[in-house]
Amino acid sequence: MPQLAIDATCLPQYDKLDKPTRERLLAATRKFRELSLDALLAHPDLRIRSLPKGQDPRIRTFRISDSWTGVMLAPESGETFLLVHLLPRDTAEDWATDQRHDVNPVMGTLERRDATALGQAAERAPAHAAGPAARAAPVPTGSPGAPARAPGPARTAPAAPSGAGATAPAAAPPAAPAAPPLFDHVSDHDLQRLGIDPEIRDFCRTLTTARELHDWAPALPQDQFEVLRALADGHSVQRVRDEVVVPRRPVVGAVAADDYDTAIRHTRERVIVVNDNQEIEDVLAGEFNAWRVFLHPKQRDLAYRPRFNGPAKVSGGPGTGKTVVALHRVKYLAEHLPLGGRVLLTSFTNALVESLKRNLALLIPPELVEDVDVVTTDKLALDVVKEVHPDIRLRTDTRGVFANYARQHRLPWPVDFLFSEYRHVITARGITTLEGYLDPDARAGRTTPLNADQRRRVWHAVSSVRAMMRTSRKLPAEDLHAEAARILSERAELPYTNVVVDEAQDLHPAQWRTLRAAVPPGPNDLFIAGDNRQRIYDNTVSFKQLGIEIVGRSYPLRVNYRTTEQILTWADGILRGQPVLELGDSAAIEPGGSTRCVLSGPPPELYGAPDEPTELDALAERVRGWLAEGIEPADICVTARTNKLRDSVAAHLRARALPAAIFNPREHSVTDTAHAVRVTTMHGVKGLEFRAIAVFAATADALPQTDHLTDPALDENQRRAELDAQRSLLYVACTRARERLYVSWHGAPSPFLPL
Ligand SMILES: Nc1ncnc2c1ncn2[C@@H]1O[C@H](COP(=O)(O)OP(=O)(O)OP(=O)(O)O)[C@@H](O)[C@H]1O
Repeated sequence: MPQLAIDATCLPQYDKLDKPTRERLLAATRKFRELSLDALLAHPDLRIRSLPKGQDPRIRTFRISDSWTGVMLAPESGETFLLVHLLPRDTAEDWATDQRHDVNPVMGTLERRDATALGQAAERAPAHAAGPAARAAPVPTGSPGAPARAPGPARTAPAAPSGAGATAPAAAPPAAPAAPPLFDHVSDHDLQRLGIDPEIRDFCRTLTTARELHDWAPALPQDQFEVLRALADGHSVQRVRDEVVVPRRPVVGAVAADDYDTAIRHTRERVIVVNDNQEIEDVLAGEFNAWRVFLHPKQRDLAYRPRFNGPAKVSGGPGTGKTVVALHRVKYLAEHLPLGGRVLLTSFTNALVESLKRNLALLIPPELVEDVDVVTTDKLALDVVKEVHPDIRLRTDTRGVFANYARQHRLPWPVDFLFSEYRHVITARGITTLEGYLDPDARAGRTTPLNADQRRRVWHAVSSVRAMMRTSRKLPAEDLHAEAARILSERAELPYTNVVVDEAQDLHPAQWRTLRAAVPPGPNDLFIAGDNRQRIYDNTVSFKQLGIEIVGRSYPLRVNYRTTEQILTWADGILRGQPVLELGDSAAIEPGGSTRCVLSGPPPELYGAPDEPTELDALAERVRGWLAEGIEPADICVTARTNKLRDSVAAHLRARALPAAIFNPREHSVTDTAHAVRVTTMHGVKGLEFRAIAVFAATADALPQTDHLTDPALDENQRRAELDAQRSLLYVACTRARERLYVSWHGAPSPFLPL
């Protein structure tokens, strides 16, 4: 029975079809699964045709309706049809005639190229074959900057990448003598090792700028374009091999040049093989979640790698798919659990855990879900401690209790100092004795020196507060974790086979100790996903000191799937000039700009209002405008720094007859009606995404909030960490936007804004 596969690049075209045409397409695609090959080819309605002058003898067109045509790759070997494109009838044949599919000789993926355009380019520049010495660069005409591989009715011949009816390409202008060939530094041998075939090798020798390469993207084989793009970005041959080529290579053996069937199944980044009629409908209608199926080869390699020899870390900017990789890793681990094994998937807040639970249920069947605990790290610690001390509870008012104690005992420091020593020195560094606290290195990095007497005084005070908390059977998270780690370290059998941590940047060292203690050290023990740019709590962590040895197993992701380039570039400005360190490490993080965005759109809108009522009015108009554009209310989120501001924004929008509801991230629910614009705090949007985000009141006195900042005279480093966390909070809020970002303030703007 024939199989159907769908090239994901044709999916946006589905949105352009009217309802009857969609139904006809669905009926047609079902036939590809249901009829025998002979019956299909002879089917009177489908009118499957080969193209007399086609570059690719396997390409066929079929009739969807009087105005729409489907293009597909028909099997020669094997039985898999690949739906390649949906086009208006009058342009389909031209487009299909120009295209050719090949199996990449190194990566084994199925790639498509505009063979006509590349052939014409070769004729214009016969010197290509001469290798690096060739200088005649063909320059495609037509609008530059057409999105790479953008599906659409336009012919993608580079002679006119985005205009139908292109004629012969313009004659190549003489190349400027100053511009050296773009790939002069890469030998033919290296290009070949990277999967560049002879035609593309000769072609790329003619290019002199990255811009030219990008303009040609729609005509180039997709994976070879990725290789060339990475080389043009300045990456070494070895790095391109490791990051682009190796993850795409088939795990077992090579794919033969004529084995299209295997190549189609192997091209998992672009192609989905559909298994039943419902799946066809879901895929075409966009009802399925792309992340469940399409992983970037780098993501797939990390998620499905059989063995990491110890803890592994996946980092990367916002929207690079770290959570997606973590979820797929859980899938892999759950599928390969030994008898009686369990996987822990954990994160910092209840809201994040709820969202992980929901998404995991979409990815793995219920029988596997049963082998996975999805809980916050605090809940894990509480459960471990409760097994021994059933009456213990988690305390959430720790800061206040320490402050009261400091006041009552008239300690000679600001009231928050005691808590800060407890949280950022004693429990963060795992100090358990007065002697340890008196060690000269115990407080390294703290800017307020404490002599031995002062340390004794602090230690005594902290011990008294802790004793009171123990008596009340209500422990703060830091002490709860210390107890959990101790209990686990004495157990012969640990609760987990593997631990996967998402949004790892916000965990306190005491929480890491629990996680470390919950899984036996060894292969695949800890899989950690996080991004220090998004650290919104002032915890600093050194994995090495915590016994989590990552060296050599740290992997950055560099493709952003969520946010448009315009929004991310602007948001990166919030962190510009701020040294951000790698998660759990002391190395500086890659600067903003090393991430590539898949999406493009309008720049963020910024508005500085004279006063708050004017800012509220403008916000209401902005939201109204988005709704008028057709953005669903639930795809819009307004975020503000505090609960009070959030409530006032929601009330104001409602007073303006706009549907607005307070969003509760913990329950992932909204007040009143689901059909409403979400209004929440900046902390509340962490881990989420929306088509449109409005950041309200990014004013100097709200961002940063100074109420709880450490006095710089007391500890400059601590204060800087607290400010960085608030800066990151703004960064996180802005990078939740997929397509639209609006940021407003009144009076003086926040100093964090890149204005
Ligand atoms: N390979 C992929 N193909 C298509 N979409 C993807 C892919 N990987 C991730 N996405 C989508 O990109 C968005 C961001 O992914 P995800 O939340 O995993 O990123 P993240 O790195 O964890 O983000 P953040 O750190 O900002 O919370 C999601 O909508 C996800 O579905």
